[in-house]
Amino acid sequence: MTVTLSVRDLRLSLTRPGRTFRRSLPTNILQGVSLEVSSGTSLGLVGRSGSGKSTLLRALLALEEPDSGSVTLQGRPVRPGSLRSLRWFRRMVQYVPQDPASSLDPRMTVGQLLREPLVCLGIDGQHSTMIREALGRVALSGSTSGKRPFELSGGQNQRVAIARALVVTPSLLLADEPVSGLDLPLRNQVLEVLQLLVNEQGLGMLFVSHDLDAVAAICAETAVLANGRIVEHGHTAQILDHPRHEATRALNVARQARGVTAQ
Ligand SMILES: Nc1ncnc2c1ncn2[C@@H]1O[C@H](COP(=O)(O)OP(=O)(O)OP(=O)(O)O)[C@@H](O)[C@H]1O
Repeated sequence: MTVTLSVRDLRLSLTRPGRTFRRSLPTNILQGVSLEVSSGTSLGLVGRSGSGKSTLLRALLALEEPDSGSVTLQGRPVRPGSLRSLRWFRRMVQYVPQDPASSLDPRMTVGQLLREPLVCLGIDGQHSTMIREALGRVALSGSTSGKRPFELSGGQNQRVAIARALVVTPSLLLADEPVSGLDLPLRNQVLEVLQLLVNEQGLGMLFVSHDLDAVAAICAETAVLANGRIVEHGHTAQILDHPRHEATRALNVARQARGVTAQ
């Protein structure tokens, strides 16, 4: 079954807490965003710092209430609410954070870290088997279960963070800059794992990044976000080779400065 997360004309404003007694006015952060991510496909979402990527992710994860527009999964509305009311959604859509160092509790073993979402989401079954399988999907051995994050490399910890998302067997992953803190060999290892998950294991992925090279490695399609709007959306190769919007060209300049040509 194909699982689809749809965003339609999403508008969201935020009010920064003011430093004075005067009330701050809300700022429009997302200004009519529409996109779709389905299982078995990967969509890159790129944009400069401040373009609204994290805010959009928070809205997709039902952590922010939009002013208008909709987020639906399989046609069912996704709205902020209690963990209980969102269980159905969290089982199907999981999040991979940018920085495993801050998302993985250093006091817990990898096994405990992976068991936690199974317990929180009330998933029955043989948890040890599920944990071993999830670690296998990111090319980590079962013995990793007994280790704590500080005993692992940055790349291994990022794979643990991905396994933690996978252990509940979701259909879609929302990944926020999942390789940005890694050096080149570790970055390539993690990108390879993500590529396999989409191409061979049928997962859907929204891959958020400001790094067009990382997006090109994973995503067939890319959307460019600028000032809270999708300003360009199409095949990744087309966007890399023939950027139409100034924001895309600016991202491409940084990429070309590294001497990389589009595939
Ligand atoms: N709580 C808030 N109140 C008001 N404005 C906010 C708030 N959080 C973020 N913003 C503003 O919203 C805009 C989008 O921020 P957001 O973090 O979503 O961008 P981003 O593309 O994820 O940036 P980065 O790549 O640096 O993480 C920015 O101008 C930011 O200053």
